[in-house]
Amino acid sequence: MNAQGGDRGAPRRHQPPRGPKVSPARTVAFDVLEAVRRDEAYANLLLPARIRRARLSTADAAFATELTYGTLRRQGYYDQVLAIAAGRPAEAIDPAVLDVLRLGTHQLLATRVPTHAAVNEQVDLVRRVAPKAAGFVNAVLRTVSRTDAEAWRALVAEGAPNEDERLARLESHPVWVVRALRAALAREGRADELEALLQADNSSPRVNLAVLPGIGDGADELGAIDGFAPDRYSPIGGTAENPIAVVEAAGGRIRVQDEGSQLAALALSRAVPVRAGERWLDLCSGPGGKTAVLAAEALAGGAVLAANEVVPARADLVRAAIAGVPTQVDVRVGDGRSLDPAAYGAPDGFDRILLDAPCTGLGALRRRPEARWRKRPEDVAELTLLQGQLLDSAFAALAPGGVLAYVTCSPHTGETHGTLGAALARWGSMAEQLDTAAIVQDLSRHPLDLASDPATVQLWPHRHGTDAMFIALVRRVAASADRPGGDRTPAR
Ligand SMILES: C[S@@+](CC[C@H](N)C(=O)[O-])C[C@H]1O[C@@H](n2cnc3c(N)ncnc32)[C@H](O)[C@@H]1O
Repeated sequence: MNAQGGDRGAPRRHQPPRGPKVSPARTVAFDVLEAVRRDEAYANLLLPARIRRARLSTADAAFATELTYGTLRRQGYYDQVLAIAAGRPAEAIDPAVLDVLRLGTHQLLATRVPTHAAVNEQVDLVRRVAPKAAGFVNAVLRTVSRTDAEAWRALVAEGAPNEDERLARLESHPVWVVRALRAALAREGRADELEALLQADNSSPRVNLAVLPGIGDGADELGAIDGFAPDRYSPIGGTAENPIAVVEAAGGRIRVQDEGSQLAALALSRAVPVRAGERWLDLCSGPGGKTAVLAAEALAGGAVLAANEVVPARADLVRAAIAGVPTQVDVRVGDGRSLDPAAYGAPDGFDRILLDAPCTGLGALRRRPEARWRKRPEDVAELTLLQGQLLDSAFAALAPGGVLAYVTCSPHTGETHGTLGAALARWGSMAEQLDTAAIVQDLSRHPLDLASDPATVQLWPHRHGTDAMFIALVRRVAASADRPGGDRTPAR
């Protein structure tokens, strides 16, 4: 399973540890940290299952979530604190003991848990997983507790060789990610927003809802939802007092979805008026969040949607995601790089294609707490190659006049402007960039504060409260006979 896949959240066989009793929330949090470290589990998939299995109360579930997510996000910072407190680098500490120390440090520096409870519970916890380290954990956590949170920040920042390193330490990001985010903001002349962006990555996103357009009962249905508040930007989005209950009761018509993802899907479906009978394709569709929006939009406009996904289990998720939309969507498993439009009944090509490309996900770090520590700079080169191939395949599958939306949930300029710019150079006069900014502004409820380049839209967690989605709309202007072939020679 690749990094985009979803099966790492599956619970593995669990041996209940022996030793003193530790609060169930801390046990669940430790268990998830261990699975993330040892089995490369995804915390956002595993944690809910572990909470259910431990039958945690609502309060304990919230505490376990705070402990797990907070510790994973801030682990880079806590490792700096622990290196000072323990007098040795974090890498020199036994990994299970380090997890216990990170959890304890989070409680001491970022929660209102009383010091004695944080220290004693973590010492009890380590007695169950590495009994010989109990004295060490006790001593290190007591050292951490003797200095307050602000003073620790000053100590950690001390001696940072440059500003990016300082921010990387304090805001708990790998320094290469800080540099990439700085470069992306600098391209907009907004490098001064970097710290705010890094801080936004460290806070939990709100649970946001998408009300699939045209298939609910409209205003009446929304009016009946407790505490429903429309999103600031997405015309189909909002929040509710108890969003999960709302989703469970809505039979697929209301789904959890980031506001930026909604804007990305709507940018394609509302780029130009829909003609009945149009053929649409979602090329890399798993797990299907945007497919659901496109399916509802296609239904409303009389278009026919198809979806493709390379991972079979994720294609199943797409089928589940669109279950609430009363329309037929041909969901197929295949590599988007070798696409045959005729197989989807669109021999003349598609009128609209969404390429929501596999990417580093650097725009969704707040959502996947451990992701920043797993990504590597070399992932960017591998992914930009794949993105370029998928872009060529999508562009070749467009009907003349058809529109392609290239979307990433990464603001890394290599994956956004770099990949797109190289593709535009290959396509030459066959491609025309649309005024993506004007299209997104037009469909938004309120004006978005966007950078000046009108051909693309970059959303930001700190500025818009969305994931950092990149959206670029491109129209194919050449006759179908001129489609770019396998040699990818630039068309002139
Ligand atoms: C960013 S995700 C798409 C998210 C989706 N649009 C949504 O809103 O739920 C990218 C997807 O592309 C899939 N993928 C990766 N390589 C692919 C390929 N060569 N062909 C088709 N799909 C691919 C991944 O498995 C992943 O499900």
